Amino acid sequence: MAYPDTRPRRMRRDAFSRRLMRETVLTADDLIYPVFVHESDGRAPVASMPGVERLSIDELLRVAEAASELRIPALALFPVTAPEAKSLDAAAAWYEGGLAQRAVRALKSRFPELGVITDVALDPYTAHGQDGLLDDTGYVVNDATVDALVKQALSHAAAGADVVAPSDMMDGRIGAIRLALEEAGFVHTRILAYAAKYASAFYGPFRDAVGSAAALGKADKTTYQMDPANSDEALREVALDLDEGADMVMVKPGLPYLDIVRRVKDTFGVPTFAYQVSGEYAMLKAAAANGWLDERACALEALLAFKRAGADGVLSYFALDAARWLRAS
Ligand SMILES: NCc1[nH]cc(CCC(=O)O)c1CC(=O)O
Ligand SMILES: [Mg+2]
Repeated sequence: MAYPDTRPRRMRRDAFSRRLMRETVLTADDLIYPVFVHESDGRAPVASMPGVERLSIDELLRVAEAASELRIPALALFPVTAPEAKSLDAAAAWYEGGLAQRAVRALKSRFPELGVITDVALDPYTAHGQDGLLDDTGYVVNDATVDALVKQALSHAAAGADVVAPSDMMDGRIGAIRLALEEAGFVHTRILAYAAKYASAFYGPFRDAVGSAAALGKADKTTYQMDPANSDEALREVALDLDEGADMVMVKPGLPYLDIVRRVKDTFGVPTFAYQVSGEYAMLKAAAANGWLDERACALEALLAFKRAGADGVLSYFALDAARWLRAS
């Protein structure tokens, strides 16, 4: 009879030794909860994201209270713009009395300790659903878009946002935003750069939630978001954003891109985040609704995998549930 030379199963035999050698821990500290805010009263469900609702500012405050109570460090705000407020120049993006700006003020006055992260990108505000301004050929122009993003980021900082998170993938916007923040005296405003954001089909349900899918139609974002085939390019993008003044970087989407998270963390060793995007959430929810997957076990496993891959935190629509599940376990 031949025996194994080594027996790795020995350490897996009992719960105590499994616990002792566990390398990665997921806690509520690792979670950022993305929330959709609308101008209407009350809550409205998002059909392709079961369990996710668009919230009025009053309802947002209720959710913020629950998140604080669960010790979730921060919310990421995504406003839903009414079609009539959208325009070619996206001017509603930096309006002082805009929905995002009002939501930030309401959150910071009620829950000063809860981090508030704002989305800096024009897609909720453009009539065509692109993240930038178009020239007459329909190309998303870079530098004029950056000028608009700077105004938007300043309006968020003025409203009290703790973190501005440019998700647009224009070149040079981190440097321009950092300079403008410094010049305006917002020296504490952190920048979370969506540094390696891919042109992904997994954003579909999000575009339904914010209403940019209809505006976008058949168009895509491949002239600014990255090709899912690329990995070295992600490192170049992250290097640029760090050089321009980002405090934190993000990889997006999440689970199909954990190789990128690992390379970014190993290469730069900076605060690195990943976004478990709407399509990843929808897949798990749909399978669970069919009784094909155990929602809680699979969601917690996926979130743990982000941490194992090197992420310091995860933006997840499961954040509230996950924090509750972690508390109960
Ligand atoms: N600036 C747009 C933006 N910000 C966050 C998401 C997607 C998030 C998700 O799918 O959960 C998108 C979609 C897009 O790029 O079209
Ligand atoms: Mg870039």
